[in-house]
Amino acid sequence: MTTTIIENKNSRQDLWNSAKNLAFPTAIWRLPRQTEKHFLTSFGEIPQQSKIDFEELGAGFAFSPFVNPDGNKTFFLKADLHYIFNTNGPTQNELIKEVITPSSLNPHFVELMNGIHDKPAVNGVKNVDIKQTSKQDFIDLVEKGIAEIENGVFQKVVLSRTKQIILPADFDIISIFDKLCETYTSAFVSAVSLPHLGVVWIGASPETLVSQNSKGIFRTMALAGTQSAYDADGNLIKPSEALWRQKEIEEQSFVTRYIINCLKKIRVREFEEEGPKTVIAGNLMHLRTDIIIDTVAINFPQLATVMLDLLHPTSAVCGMPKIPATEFILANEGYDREFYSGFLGPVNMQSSEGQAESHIFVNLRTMKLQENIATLYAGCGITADSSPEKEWNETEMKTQTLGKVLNAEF
Ligand SMILES: C=C(O[C@@H]1C=C(C(=O)O)C=C[C@H]1O)C(=O)O
Repeated sequence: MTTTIIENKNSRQDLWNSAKNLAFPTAIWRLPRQTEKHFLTSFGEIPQQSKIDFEELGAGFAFSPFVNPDGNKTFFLKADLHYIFNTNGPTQNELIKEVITPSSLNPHFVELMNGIHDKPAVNGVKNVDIKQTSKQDFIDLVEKGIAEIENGVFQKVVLSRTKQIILPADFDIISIFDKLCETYTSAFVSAVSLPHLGVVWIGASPETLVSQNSKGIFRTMALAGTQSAYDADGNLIKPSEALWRQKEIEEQSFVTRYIINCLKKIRVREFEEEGPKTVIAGNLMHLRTDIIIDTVAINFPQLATVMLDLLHPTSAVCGMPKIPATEFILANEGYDREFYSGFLGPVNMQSSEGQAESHIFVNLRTMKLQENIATLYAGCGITADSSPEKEWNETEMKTQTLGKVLNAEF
């Protein structure tokens, strides 16, 4: 590995605080099954908004809301500074690579480094109203969704809800991020700070939307169907022994079919399909089919760009067909999903081994932090066979993925 350990550097905490005080958009992340933790900051207060074109854009971090029909509402946090840490070493902040370090004359870099020992700006604790979806409202929403399926408006719709908690005064993003990394080794763990909106989004997503490695291997997945990963006695169920009902099998096959239809639109026939298999995501299990394509072999270097455009939002977070499902969500959920069920991830970013890769995930098992309130989001796929009470329980389990790490009363 071409890693260099750089001694006596500033901690991730210091960098995060300094960037926050300067209102620089910032992202930290850890890819599934990896140990490297990335830190990126973008100088200037408002990140650019543009369509994600993997071939045209340089290195950065993409962050898209759920509603983004033409793709140009995606924030792109340009990597003005990119450091890689490996926190498995003796100290918590082992910097292993400065991938992009601005010139020491760059005034923003000077500001960032000068602010490194400043305390984080404290948001005054405000009296905020808790606004979250009640159980009855969610049950009514699911019943309405099922009625529309029976009316033939759509076959599947993904309906979601929010849950809010008040954060403790000593709430610390880097510690929660590290805890999520430890607890969910196979998730994409990230925290994104958008100071111009006054928010930080933090989460542990189980779902790849598109990824492309340095050898041109493209991947996406159909992830759906949910059950607890634990049996009634609290023992972890072996994925190979999981039993699935027809409802979940059908719900997941809608997503696979949707992806394959997108590939058909662009006449890509050479793909590998693996699954569906049972995968563990934190406290839950899902059904997952992987789709893998060698873009070099089929001479389609722009596949990830084209597929990102076609896929989002997939029927794992929206529904089938897409347009009536989206209309139903927007008209009935009763709140703005904002970045929940949008997408996020590093674009053309190097690993410590020096290869540029892009990994975009669906923004799930996520929460928005604003002032001293955390808003958690969870949704579930509704089909003709859904039971509203079971769907409510499923969203409760999904919010526990983050809730467990927050030590909140759930
Ligand atoms: C919508 C969410 O998750 C999605 C919906 C699933 C389902 O309906 O079973 C499972 C995994 C995800 O694709 C969520 O976590 O909020």
